[in-house]
Amino acid sequence: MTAADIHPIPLSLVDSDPLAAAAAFGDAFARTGFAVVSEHGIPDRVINRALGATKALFALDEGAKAANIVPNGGGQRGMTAFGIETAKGAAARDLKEFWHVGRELPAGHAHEDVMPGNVWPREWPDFKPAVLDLYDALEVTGLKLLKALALHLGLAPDFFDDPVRDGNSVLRLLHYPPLRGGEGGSIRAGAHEDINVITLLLGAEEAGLQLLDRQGQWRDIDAPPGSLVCNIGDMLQRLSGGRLPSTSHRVINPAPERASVARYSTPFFLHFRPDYLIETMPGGPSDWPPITANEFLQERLREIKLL
Ligand SMILES: O=C(O)CCC(=O)C(=O)O
Ligand SMILES: [Fe+2]
Repeated sequence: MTAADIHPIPLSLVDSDPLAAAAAFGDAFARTGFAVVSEHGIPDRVINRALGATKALFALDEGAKAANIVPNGGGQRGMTAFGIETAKGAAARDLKEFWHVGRELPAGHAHEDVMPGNVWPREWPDFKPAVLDLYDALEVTGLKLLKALALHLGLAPDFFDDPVRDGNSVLRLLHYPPLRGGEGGSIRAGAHEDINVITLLLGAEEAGLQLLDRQGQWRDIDAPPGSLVCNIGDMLQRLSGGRLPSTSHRVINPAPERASVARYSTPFFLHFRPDYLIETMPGGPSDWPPITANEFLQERLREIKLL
């Protein structure tokens, strides 16, 4: 298996040379749908604290975990049990469990009806501040990357500031347990495209993440320790008229010598605000009519069996 041709790009380039950043990220995303970001500026302390909280959460016994599952949470908040999520069109379920954290909205906020409140595990008081700090840090990072992408698309650098303000972004704390045998046709995460605007992923240094290249070959994504893997989601693909493609990716099962090792990763799904109207830029496919971010999301959540 050859690795995808992706070279780390320092995020600091957005400040030091915005046009060079737009060219570098634009090229990586246009070619592969993915970029590896170095010098992302999120302190190790913030990442390690959230990772510690994640590991402690998934080490809880099954009874305590089950008590934290919110019925009808739409898969949007709190725990989603092992073996629920199924990639669109796939028969086999994914080998993962995860915890979703959304934006903390002030009481009475206009988006309250479609952005449910967070739930927190009772057993781990440090969990909430740890993951909210990471949520905030990833949001700052994502906004910076969106400046470069706006420039790449010929838009004003602050174009995305309004569409993502109070956006429905979700932080997913993911746990792929060690393989136990009997997985059947299941892999850790079946091939899928992300629904949202952009995804920022921490933890991809543990092998397994692959993208589908333009020739239809699966390629490993080599992420140096400490880097952030970013990819374009369907919402930005739609807005950009396909210039920034949303690319299929998956997480394959480990080689036998790593089968007993759990994998933890943390994607931050950066979303528009729910009432933002996604309109395809001129030149894009004509069968992509305007649609609000929330309508688009609900349609897609039903497809992956999270609703
Ligand atoms: O765990 C990973 O490396 C990727 C996860 C992913 O693609 C997702 O949750 O959408
Ligand atoms: Fe994904």
